[in-house]
Order: sequence, then structure tokens, then C-alpha cells
Amino acid sequence: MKIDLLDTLREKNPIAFNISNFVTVQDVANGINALGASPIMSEEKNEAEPMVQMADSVTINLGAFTEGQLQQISAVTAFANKYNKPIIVDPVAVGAVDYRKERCNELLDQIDVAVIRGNAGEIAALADVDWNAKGIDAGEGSGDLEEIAKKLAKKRNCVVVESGKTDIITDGEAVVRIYNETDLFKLHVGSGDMLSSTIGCFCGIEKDYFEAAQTATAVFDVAGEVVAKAMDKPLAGSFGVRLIDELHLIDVKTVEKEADFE
Ligand SMILES: Nc1ncnc2c1ncn2[C@@H]1O[C@H](COP(=O)(O)OP(=O)(O)O)[C@@H](O)[C@H]1O
Ligand SMILES: Cc1ncsc1CCOP(=O)(O)O
Ligand SMILES: [Mg+2]
Repeated sequence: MKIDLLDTLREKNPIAFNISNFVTVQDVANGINALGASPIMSEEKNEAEPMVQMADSVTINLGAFTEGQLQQISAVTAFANKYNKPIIVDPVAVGAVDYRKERCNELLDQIDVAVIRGNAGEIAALADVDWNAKGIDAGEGSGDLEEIAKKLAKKRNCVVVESGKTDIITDGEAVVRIYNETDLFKLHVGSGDMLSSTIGCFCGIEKDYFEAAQTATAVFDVAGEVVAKAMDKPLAGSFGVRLIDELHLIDVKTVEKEADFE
């Protein structure tokens, strides 16, 4: 794993263009800004082309899209492919709401996506595997998580990051598992969105998106674990704040020491 990419990210300070959701947009912007990227958000279709031109990566979060926003997303992703900017898609709750799954699949049919990052319920839905997703959460299912992630990666010819207690990252052939974790991630709405946008930042500085996704996920998971270990009381609100602090503080040495992966 190329953990040094964390230093590269801070040297390059990539512009990370995000179409976010209104629920978690501030955590996402502050999290990736603290990490060392330069976030910019937009909801305006008419500025899609210059936004994409100046950006190093484009992260599309489908957490609370509207019909109008779908048109913006279509324009932005078309420009991203035209200008060779990596697209990261976070398919929030596509396992729970058919309308979301249909719109997400239409989008994925139109574009070349670099990375899809979702929980097991979301990845299973896009891979056409039976699963009982629960709202924005993974829910329950009995399928083989690695096979499901690989199936989607092959179907969409992209890297898939399937998050959970163990995070699974695959390009459809090779699989990397990251074991760092804390239950506090589940108590903080937006953990997944922050992870997806962190992956966007690393894809903006590393053209090997499989490597970029691994480093991003390791940095994010280790940051959460470090915070949880240092907390006297494991409380949801302070975790959210301290996670942003740790994304600011975390360094290559800490990730090298703490990352638990194979
Ligand atoms: N059961 C779990 N135990 C510990 N950490 C988890 C668990 N599920 C997810 N995580 C962590 O939470 C972060 C967000 O992932 P996840 O909760 O799956 O996304 P989402 O918020 O989109 O559902 C990831 O860093 C992941 O490693
Ligand atoms: C609660 C909620 N509702 C629509 S988007 C959203 C945030 C989802 O965030 P995450 O998937 O990172 O937990
Ligand atoms: Mg999510």
C-alpha cells in the first residue's frame, strides 16, 4: 500500500469537487480540508464545465438528490469524462429505495466511473445481489461480501470500496481488506460520505485508483480508530469533531504503524 500518498496529497493540495448532500456537506468539506485537500461544492448546472476543468477529481454523492440535481450530475459527469477527471460515486441508500437504484444505474450506464464506495447493502443492490438494506445503513444479507464487491467492480469496470467492519477494496480481481475500525463510525452520520470524498481526494493525486482507494480508506479508518482509542468516553458528537481533528493531525508514520490490512 502506498501510504506515502498522504504526503503527496498535502504537497499537491488537490481541488476536490463534490456534489454532496445537504445532511453531511459540512463534515465532508471540513474533513477533506483538514486532511489537506481543497474542497469545492456546487449545486449549479451552469457552472459544471469550469468547475470540472479546475478540479482534480469529482465525487458524486447521491444522498439527497432532486430531479434538477440529476441534470447537474449528468452534465458534471459528462465533463469529468471529457476532461479525464476521476469520478467517485457514493450510492447512498440505493439498496433501500428502488427509485435511487434506478437513477444510479442510469448514471453508471452513461459514464466511466473510477470508484464506487458504498456499504454492503448499496454495493449488493448495484451488483444485483439479494440483500435487506436498511435505509442509509448496510442492513442484513448472507452473500459473500468479497464476491459481491468483485461482481460490481467487473460489471462497472471500476474500483469498488465496500465499507463495513472490514473494508473491502477490489478492482474486480485483487482484493485488499482493511481491518481498522471503531463502532463510533456508525454513530456519526456522514462517516461514509467523508470516506467517499477522501477517496476522491486521493484519486485526484494518484492515477492508479486502486492504490488511491486503498490509501484513502486506510488513512480514514486509522484516523477513526486513533480517535476512539484516545477518548475517555466514546461519545458520538465529540467523535465527529475529533475525527476532523485527526484527519488534520494524522501522518504517514501513524498510518504505517497502525494500519491493519492484507
Ligand atoms: N460495523 C462496523 N464496525 C466498525 N466500523 C464500521 C462498521 N461499519 C462501517 N464501519 C466504518 O465506518 C466508515 C463508513 O462506512 P459505512 O458505515 O459502511 O458507510 P455508510 O455510512 O455509507 O453506511 C468506514 O470507515 C467503515 O470502516
Ligand atoms: C441521513 C441521510 N439522509 C440522506 S443522505 C444522509 C447522510 C448519509 O450519510 P452516510 O451514508 O455517510 O452515513
Ligand atoms: Mg452512506
